[in-house]
Amino acid sequence: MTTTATRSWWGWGTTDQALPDDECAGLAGLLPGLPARPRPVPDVRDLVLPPTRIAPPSTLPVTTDPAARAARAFGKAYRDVVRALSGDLAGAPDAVARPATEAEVVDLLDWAAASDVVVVPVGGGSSVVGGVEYRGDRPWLALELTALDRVLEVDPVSRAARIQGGALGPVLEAQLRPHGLTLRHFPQSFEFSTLGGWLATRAGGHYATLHTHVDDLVESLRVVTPVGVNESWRLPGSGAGPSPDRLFLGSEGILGVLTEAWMRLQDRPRWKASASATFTGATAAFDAVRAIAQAGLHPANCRLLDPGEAALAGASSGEWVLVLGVESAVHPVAGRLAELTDLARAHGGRVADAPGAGDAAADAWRSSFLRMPYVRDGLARMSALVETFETACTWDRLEELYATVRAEVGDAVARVTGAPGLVNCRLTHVYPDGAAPYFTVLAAGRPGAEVAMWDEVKAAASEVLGRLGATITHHHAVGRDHRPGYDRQRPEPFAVALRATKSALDPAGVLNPGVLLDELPAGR
Ligand SMILES: Cc1cc2nc3c(=O)[nH]c(=O)nc-3n(C[C@H](O)[C@H](O)[C@H](O)COP(=O)(O)OP(=O)(O)OC[C@H]3O[C@@H](n4cnc5c(N)ncnc54)[C@H](O)[C@@H]3O)c2cc1C
Repeated sequence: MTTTATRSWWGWGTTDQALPDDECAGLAGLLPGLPARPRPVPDVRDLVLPPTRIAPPSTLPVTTDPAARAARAFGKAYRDVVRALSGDLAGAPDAVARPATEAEVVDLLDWAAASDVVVVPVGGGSSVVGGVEYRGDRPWLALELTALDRVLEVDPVSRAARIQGGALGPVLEAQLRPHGLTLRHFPQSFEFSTLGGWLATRAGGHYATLHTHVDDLVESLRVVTPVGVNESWRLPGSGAGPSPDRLFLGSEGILGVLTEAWMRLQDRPRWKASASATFTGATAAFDAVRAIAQAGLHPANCRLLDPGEAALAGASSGEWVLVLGVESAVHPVAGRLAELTDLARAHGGRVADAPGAGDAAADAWRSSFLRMPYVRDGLARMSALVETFETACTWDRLEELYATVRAEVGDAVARVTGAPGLVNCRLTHVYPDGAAPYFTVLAAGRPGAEVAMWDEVKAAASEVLGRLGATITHHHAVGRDHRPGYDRQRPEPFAVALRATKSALDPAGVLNPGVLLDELPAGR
């Protein structure tokens, strides 16, 4: 798929979609304390990059072009956007590689291991956890994989496809469409993230229930590790010992480069319907969603927005909003939607009069969901603190978690900024035994101090999640930024095994050091 739009080097998506200055300034009314005008976006051609420290052989597909290096300096978290806007490119990669074949990936890894050059695999570069930004002292190479973007084979009988790891969401879907098939994995970052990135981070996508993570769609994986290629068999299921695929799912570029995967596909849905319900309180809303998650009806969408989040999305004011969606390639879905709305009603929900395909609250939520990253960047230019964090816990602890996180993170925001901010929440994915709450923080920052201010708020958030036994991440991954929370969460024997695995597969320690594990000291 080709696009004429230019990718933003500092923010989300494409430059033509970024909020113009006047629209940014219009956001000042959202929060007291924001400046009247946005900070300018630096011209990348004016910025200074450190001299490159590597000289790879000319046979390798590597460039030291300044624009390519600048574009790979950061991921796409709020703190990345703010740092890019400040124009500090001191940590940019020494070079960017863009292999077009798996053989080139092998050659690049061999050269890097022999030359002690760190390699950071990059798909779309949409990491929000510092996953694509090396922070050590060694020279480093951003290994950009988006040229490996083909659907190589489709098996219509088993309904699966062999897809290269660098395919961006729209690129792989465009190749599946002529077969009447879809992967149907739609994270919010779908347009600008890749299959390999989804697998390496265990991304969460479209399905709010059942197949919540991309893991569930994987049949087999092909991974280039520094010691050889690891390819698992295509199987619908297997009880043969620990799963080799599970070792690489979520490995975040530290064990190898995911070059291909056989993915389970879906027929394109023919029937879809959506509805929404409102609730006056948290208890009723959580009870309704739990009943739905435990009923075996598997709605594709089951997003619960708290009153603050609903108001921001333009879906309601003052109430909780539950957005429900059902779909099927085989059966009409009106009956299933009716069962879902009956459950919502049975728990005190008020269902919009005529549920159906065009439900207004569902539509408002969907369009604001896709626009949000651009608005976030506009707010970042207005010195707002605007970021999200997500987690999961079991139902028995959910209401306490929701209240405690909002109270303690709200206190942290007030302490750090000197004024109250917003701490909103939605449930993005739900399970029979628990749910994944996703929090949004919005507050006025001080120009120049935003990253330090956000880091303090985030530390408070991570502390409360760990104390309450909720995961440091449900789908955003660990990267470098979640390391303290991840280290607290993972059992020590598992950490020992992961370190041993890393040493066995990446003996030179060149693959994405600092992610999931500490970088080993030089000369280890
Ligand atoms: C606005 C926005 C919305 C988002 N929405 C979602 C969402 O809905 N759900 C969700 O789960 N996440 C979301 N994310 C986070 C991010 O998009 C995901 O983590 C995504 O899976 C990353 O894919 P990517 O191709 O951009 O990977 P990158 O960001 O390039 O890399 C992420 C990690 O994977 C490794 N990696 C990448 N490709 C490979 C490969 N082929 N082999 C080995 N390692 C590799 C990298 O080294 C890095 O550690 C969002 C991010 C943003 C900025």
